[in-house]
Amino acid sequence: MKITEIRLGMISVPLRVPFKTALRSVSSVEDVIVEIHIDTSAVGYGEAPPTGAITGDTTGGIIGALQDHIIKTLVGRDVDDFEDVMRALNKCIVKNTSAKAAADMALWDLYGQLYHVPVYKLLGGSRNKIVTDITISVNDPEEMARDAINAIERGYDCLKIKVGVSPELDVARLMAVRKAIGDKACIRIDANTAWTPKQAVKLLNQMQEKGLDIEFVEQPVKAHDFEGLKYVTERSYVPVMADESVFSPEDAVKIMQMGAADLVNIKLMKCGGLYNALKIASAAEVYGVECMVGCMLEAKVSVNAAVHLACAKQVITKIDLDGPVLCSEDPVQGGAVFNEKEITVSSEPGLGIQGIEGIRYLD
Ligand SMILES: C[C@H](N)C(=O)N[C@@H](CCC(=O)O)C(=O)O
Ligand SMILES: [Mg+2]
Repeated sequence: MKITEIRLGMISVPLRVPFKTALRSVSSVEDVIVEIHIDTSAVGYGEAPPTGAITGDTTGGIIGALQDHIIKTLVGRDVDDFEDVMRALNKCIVKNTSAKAAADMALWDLYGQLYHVPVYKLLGGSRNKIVTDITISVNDPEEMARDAINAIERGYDCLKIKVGVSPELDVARLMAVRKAIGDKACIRIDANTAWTPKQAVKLLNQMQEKGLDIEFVEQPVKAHDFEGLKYVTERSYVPVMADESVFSPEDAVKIMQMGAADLVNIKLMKCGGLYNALKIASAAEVYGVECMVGCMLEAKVSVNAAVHLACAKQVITKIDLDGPVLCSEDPVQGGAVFNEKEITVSSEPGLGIQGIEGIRYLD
């Protein structure tokens, strides 16, 4: 089970419509693919999106971290020494969580294949189906209302509404969406760090007073502003979820100890993969904090790994794994089946990915 070779490549997948948040706008997924080969014929697959605005990771940075640190650390190791391999991966370079996540999921994929068990089962999971929300990009209120109706027509019953670009429009955006969809869907919102703490409390309480019925708000304030997040959590009627503030298990514990948020969004690309995501989930169990599993704008390879995590852990009560359904095509064979909001995890050993079309290899 020795790692013989790690190949890198790129995939491009166009989106159905441009994805717009308070932090960035993009129209396609351009991700790095990692293939870990071992001395049997098995291959483990991983994916890393360059979400510089959130993680600081760029395409060049992800490739550099893999080529100069991660590949050198992993080649020659035995996947069966799993804990050693994971510790080495996490120690070989600081930060660079997207590159680490891509390698981590490829290793879990191989480990599951070695023991002939799907990863979610390896983690003790029992549910094989989950239901995702879908994201509505931030635009003018009328366009967002139209997008919300389209999402309902596609069968979604939970919408994640992006806000925070021209915050003076945010209440109008939510009013337009709620008016358009009535009570056909739950609404959660994501400000992607755009508001000040005082602005957040004012806007959220206005939304509450207007009866907009917001399930929770993700990351109202700057990522580093834990005190500001706590300020909002203590004063807002709408529950607060930490997203950009929580990368590592250490961040999660700090947020939970401070009571700075009601909920935490776990993303593989922020924490460096399943190994660290499991630590955040365990901390959340200890502190009694429910979690969401989210994704960046990613294709199915990496979102599929997050599906295994979500199916494994009961502390994960909310799902935002809409990357693949925002894409206009799916180049990935195998893995979870995405039937709009319904996601069924693969019962194949490992992560269940069989192959990826159109990889442009870098070697
Ligand atoms: C795609 C997902 N629904 C989402 O909104 N994820 C992030 C932003 C991802 C990105 O910019 O690529 C989030 O902030 O929750
Ligand atoms: Mg978010």
